[in-house]
Amino acid sequence: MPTSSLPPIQRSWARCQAHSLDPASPPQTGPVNLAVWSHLQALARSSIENLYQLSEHPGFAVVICDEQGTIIDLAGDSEIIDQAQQHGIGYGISLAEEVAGTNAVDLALREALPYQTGGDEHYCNWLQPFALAAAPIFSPDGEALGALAILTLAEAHHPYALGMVIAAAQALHSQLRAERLLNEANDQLSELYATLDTINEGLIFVGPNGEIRRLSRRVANILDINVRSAAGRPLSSVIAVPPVIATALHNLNTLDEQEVIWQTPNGAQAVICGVRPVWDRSRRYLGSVITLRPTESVRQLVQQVVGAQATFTFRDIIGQSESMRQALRQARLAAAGRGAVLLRGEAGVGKEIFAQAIHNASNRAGGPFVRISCAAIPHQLLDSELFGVEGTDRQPGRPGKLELAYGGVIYLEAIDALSFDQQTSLLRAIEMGRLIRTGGARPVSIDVRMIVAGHDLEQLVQEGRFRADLYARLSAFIVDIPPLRQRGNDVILLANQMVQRLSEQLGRPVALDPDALAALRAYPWPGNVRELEVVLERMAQTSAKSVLTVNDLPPAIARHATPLTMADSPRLAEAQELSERDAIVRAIRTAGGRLGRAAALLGISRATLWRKMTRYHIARDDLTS
Ligand SMILES: Nc1ncnc2c1ncn2[C@@H]1O[C@H](COP(=O)(O)OP(=O)(O)OP(=O)(O)O)[C@@H](O)[C@H]1O
Repeated sequence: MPTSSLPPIQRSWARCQAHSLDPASPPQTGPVNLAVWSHLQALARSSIENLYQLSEHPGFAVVICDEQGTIIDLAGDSEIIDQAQQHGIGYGISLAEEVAGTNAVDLALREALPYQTGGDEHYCNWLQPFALAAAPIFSPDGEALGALAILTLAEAHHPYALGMVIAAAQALHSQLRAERLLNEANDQLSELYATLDTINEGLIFVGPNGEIRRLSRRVANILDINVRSAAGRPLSSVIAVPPVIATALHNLNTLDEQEVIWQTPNGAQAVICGVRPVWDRSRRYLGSVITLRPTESVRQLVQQVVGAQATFTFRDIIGQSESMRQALRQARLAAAGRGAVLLRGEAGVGKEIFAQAIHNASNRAGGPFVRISCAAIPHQLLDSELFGVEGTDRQPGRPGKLELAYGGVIYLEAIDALSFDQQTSLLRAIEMGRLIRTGGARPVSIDVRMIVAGHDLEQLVQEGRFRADLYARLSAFIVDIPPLRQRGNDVILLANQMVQRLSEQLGRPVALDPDALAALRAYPWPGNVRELEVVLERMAQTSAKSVLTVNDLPPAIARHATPLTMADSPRLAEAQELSERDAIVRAIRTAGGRLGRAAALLGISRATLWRKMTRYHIARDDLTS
């Protein structure tokens, strides 16, 4: 019969014989893994003691072996222990089959099942006076960590021994699992607490009776309270709880994030707060979490999301005329200064682009750039837009643009649209560095530089419709931006830059022929740069031609077309040539060097293209290599 089909005890005997193990060989010591075992031993000790004390049948000892089968603990009936010792059985003795022959401990470890062996089932003589019932002890991962066994005299074999060791080994396994779970839960809790303390938001966990269960450290700075002494006390005894929060806690309601005023030892503080009740699986109320965020962190977030940033710099402002140079000089001076800036100029001259450039060149460049058009907002809403709204029990508070621009610049467009009352509030806010929100009484500090633009402010001051003291405050620096008709050839520079941008947007070359440029230059542009932008955009979109001519211009502008004459300024002719050269270069590049295609794109003959390339020294190879 093959040994594999034999029962486990006989298989073990067959192995011992195959290895010529001498049944008369004495007990031998084995290796003890103390480091790994020390923890289990402490746990097992209490199991052994329970096992022993619970038993009504003295006359046995409990043996614990490590995963190699070495005895690491032996306790119980002193008579049995004495007898065992007389046969050389004790701490450190190995019950591994290789040295101790067939026995229940080795079988339990080898087969991962409970076993009992007794008398002459044992292979070695020194074990034959005894009976063993053993069960493996499993780790939480299911590995055999060792074995638990009951040792009796062979003739006094205990009928319940196997059941007892199985139950005790299982209890040990459960204990190990519980310990693992507890350790994991503790680790997770430590991670959670560490996380709570590092996040920028403050958190208060309030229990069902209003007591503070947990406070993150951030709460200490936001509300100016002592975290240590607060824990466990009723929240209302530590700080006055604002009514909206108290109501949400009392009614076990959720409160969406909103601005709430807390009376802290440092005075009234506006904090963005939310409340969320927490329920367990059986819908039992465990308490509520209050979240607290300092208003400035929300301001920064709003700026990032809403993009309260200035993109233009002085380099983006096109203009070489003397009038523009003068405006740029004034603007640079303003950027270096600290007071408010008044931008004067007709509609569409580029006041906003100047405002952004000043902001970006100033020491507030890192702060927000917030724009508000006083004319575009209905009068009754302008107050709340500028100064914000104080929260009530029914309505959450909201900061205004003056608060949102903290640390940066506010660009107030059409400031002449402010009512007299609004002018007064604005003046007070500038002078005090603080404002009172609409419907509130609490001062909120502001730190903002004003750049303003308005229509005929001086005239309004004279008529008594604009406060002279406010005008004086707002005009620490004045920048006069000239109308486009006073900027000479800047029109051509701007037009060329704009058609280049349009070419990129449309993905095809767009250029203006010299006569069209001359007409643009001569037109008085009542709508200034914005009108120029709109006209060119419309032309490029409605005409498929690459070179736009006078015929493509709106009639009101085309009327100003006069062929170039000797009387034209040499700088104009130069600018027109530059523009033409530029258009040719772009067309050749777009056509990948094929001149027939480039000529078609430009709407001129191949021969004319050749002539112009020679005149402007354009080499095709330079463009396509
Ligand atoms: N010098 C310039 N260089 C380049 N682009 C300009 C220049 N001036 C104005 N623009 C462009 O013209 C358009 C109108 O400019 P902007 O909005 O700054 O004018 P504005 O004076 O503030 O107008 P409004 O008075 O109507 O508010 C914008 O698209 C701007 O980018």
